Amino acid sequence: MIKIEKLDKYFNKGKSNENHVLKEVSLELGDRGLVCILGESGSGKTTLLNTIGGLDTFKSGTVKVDDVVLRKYEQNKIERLRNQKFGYIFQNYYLLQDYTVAYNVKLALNVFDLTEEQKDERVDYVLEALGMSRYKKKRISQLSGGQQQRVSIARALVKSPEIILADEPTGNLDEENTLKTMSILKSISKECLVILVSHEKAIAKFFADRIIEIKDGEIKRDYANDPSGGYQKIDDSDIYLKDMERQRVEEDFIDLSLYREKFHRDDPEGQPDGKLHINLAWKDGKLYIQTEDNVELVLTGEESGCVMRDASRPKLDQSQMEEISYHLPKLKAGRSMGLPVGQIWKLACENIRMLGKKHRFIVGILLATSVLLVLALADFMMQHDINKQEVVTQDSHYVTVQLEPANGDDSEVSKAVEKYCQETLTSDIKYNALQQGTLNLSYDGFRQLKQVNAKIDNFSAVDYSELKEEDLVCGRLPKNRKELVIDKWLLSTFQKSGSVVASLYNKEESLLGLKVITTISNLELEIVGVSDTGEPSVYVSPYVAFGMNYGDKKIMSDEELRQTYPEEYGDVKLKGNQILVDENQYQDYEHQKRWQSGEMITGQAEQKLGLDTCKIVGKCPLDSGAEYVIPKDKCEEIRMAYVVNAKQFQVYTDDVEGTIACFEKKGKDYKDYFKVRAQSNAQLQIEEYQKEQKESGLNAGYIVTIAVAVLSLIMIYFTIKSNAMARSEELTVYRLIGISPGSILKAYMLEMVMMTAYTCIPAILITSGVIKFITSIPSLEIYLLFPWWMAALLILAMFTVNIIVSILPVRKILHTPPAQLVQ
Ligand SMILES: Nc1ncnc2c1ncn2[C@@H]1O[C@H](COP(=O)(O)OP(=O)(O)OP(=O)(O)O)[C@@H](O)[C@H]1O
Repeated sequence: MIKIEKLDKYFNKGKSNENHVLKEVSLELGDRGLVCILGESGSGKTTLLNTIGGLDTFKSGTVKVDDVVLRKYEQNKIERLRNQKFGYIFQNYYLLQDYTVAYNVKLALNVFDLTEEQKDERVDYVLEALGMSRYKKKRISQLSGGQQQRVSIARALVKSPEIILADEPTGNLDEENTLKTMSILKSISKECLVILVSHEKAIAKFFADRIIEIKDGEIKRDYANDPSGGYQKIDDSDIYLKDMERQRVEEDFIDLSLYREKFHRDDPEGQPDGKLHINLAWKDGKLYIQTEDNVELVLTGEESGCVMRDASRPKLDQSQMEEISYHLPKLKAGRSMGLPVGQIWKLACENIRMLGKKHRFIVGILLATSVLLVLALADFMMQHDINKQEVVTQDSHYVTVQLEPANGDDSEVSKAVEKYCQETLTSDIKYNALQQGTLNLSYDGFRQLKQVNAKIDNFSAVDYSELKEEDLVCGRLPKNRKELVIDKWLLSTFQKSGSVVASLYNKEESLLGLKVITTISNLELEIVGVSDTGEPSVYVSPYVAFGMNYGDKKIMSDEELRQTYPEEYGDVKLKGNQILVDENQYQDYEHQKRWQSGEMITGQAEQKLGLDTCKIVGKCPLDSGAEYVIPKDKCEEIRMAYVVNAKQFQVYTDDVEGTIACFEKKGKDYKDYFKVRAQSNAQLQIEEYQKEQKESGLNAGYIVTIAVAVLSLIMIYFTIKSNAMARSEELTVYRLIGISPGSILKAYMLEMVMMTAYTCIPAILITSGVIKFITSIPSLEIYLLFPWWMAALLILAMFTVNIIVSILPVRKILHTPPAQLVQ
């Protein structure tokens, strides 16, 4: 039972166009029967129906449905009522046009705890009762208006509601279909309460059990109706003479009867104005009729579809009306108004399936934007993220210290430099001369390539004692000065050099055992291992590293000699100016007798090595690669002398920043003599590269990336938004049949998640795979960078954006009272 008390409803309350639509309406409605709310257009009929049916808000008053009292628009309560008690029928049907009849009807059962079979049974039953069984699998768009209205009645009936609210259900139907639909509603009203809004008085009079007349938002009359008066069809175009006024003119030669419609109290304007002027002439057996210009002449008969009958217009009575009978058990709505997960999944799948061409369009846009975004980001990353292998040629552990002399006395400066070096380059500091070397790698596997050399350059030479076993990818650590380990970094730069020889050494293992020759000191070294330290370095004996840029002298410390030849030279210890020379030199010494009392002026060695005289006390093996073996402390002296002379050196350190600060700080004590410039060359190379990139069009790339990203997002936004908006009718339908907003939102989100999953994920992964592949072919010279973490981030971003964009417009619709959606 429905009880309405003092219901007040405004539109645009407080605004200049305020409209007080319902004015303290009070009403009681029973459990059964057909109640018709009659009234002129704008009188407030629909508003009254909507507020009763929980489709609209109201200002004050109460609506009580059985024991549920509504005082305002309480969404949860109303949704429960909508599910449990109400069924809606609208003038515009509100059916899902692209779906089948059965799907539309079954949708209303989704919120109930029924098995699929039980749902199908109910759908079949109700369609059978309404004579729609054979259209079950047809799409709504293939049905006539009358048939669509039957489907909408079936959808309302299938959950056996207690109250059916019908707003002008016959508004779009012809008279025949109006009568059929109304007779169905009449039959239904024997089982439940049907509240009908109509402006067709005749229809109301013929079918309603009770008529409530409403005017300007107030109930004017409320009375029980007697439908026994019958119904006169208006679509019947025949002329019934007995229902018309007759005027007869009887003369000698003519008996003329003029019939005209009786004056209609409800429609005074329908009467023709003034007199009708007709001239009739009978001549040669023919009747000639002359009338005023604006009067149409119709000859009655079968051809014109209008027959003149000497009778009254027949009236239909209730017995001639179609009657349906239906008895469906009442349903109990589940505890929650939401759809179960399975149903949400089904709804989302079905939504996607029914998107049709739109689906292809959305998929196309999502694919295109994903590919575009990957390309734009890869380009951006390439410009932003430094490919260290292209840029850095120095080990990042090295700090380069340059002492820039101030103006002044050179010898003073030199003394100060020497002092500074002695103070800073203590025995715990690993330092070196500045490194610049080239390794020549020659390959003699094929005769044709015998003379072809490949160069490995742009590297730092690092003392092999810095290398640990775990740094090795293959091979072993160097054991002596004739062995070296090369970092795989250099292998890849070597590969990129495009040399024919390089292409033969494409695996780390392939380098093992190869001989490389240092270009400056022409020393032959064997690659015994490949490391992965992430540095552009080769790991060699400290004096090999030192010798690399030390002119053409190959020096070795006695310590190295002992390590390299433990058996033959294990106990050789040199002191003072004692040296060993290689076998060739030693023979010269023997043959030329240039030596006196075992002493010689070392010639070049004196100049280059800074030694005055040295005493040759023996020979070292030729395969040691050394020309001179000198005491270890002499080596250090030479090294120190060298860096003092060069006024620059490199320090190997794990704490680059600290070392820079330390050398600079100490340099402040010598600021009158020189300025200390300490820096990490590796860092400097990166900074210079970044600066260069910035200057050479990074901004342009940046703008292009942002433009593509923004364009892609706009494309996605408008596509998804317009899709959601275009489906507002679908949303309205879901709301009207009582699916909770939460479930609708979840289904829409799931739909978007699924579409994103099968478009964006493969598009992003495939494009990034293709980028990886094409950038690995150096000859293509395509420079793009798209790491996998970026792909994962982009996928995540696409999901987030798509979900947000798709649910925003839907959320708005879901929070609007349904009455505002169905207008
Ligand atoms: N959303 C709205 N915003 C503002 N005014 C509205 C709104 N809906 C209806 N109205 C106004 O409220 C009044 C009653 O409208 P309602 O639709 O209830 O009338 P009705 O009797 O059903 O008319 P009709 O038979 O033409 O549908 C009308 O003056 C109408 O213009």
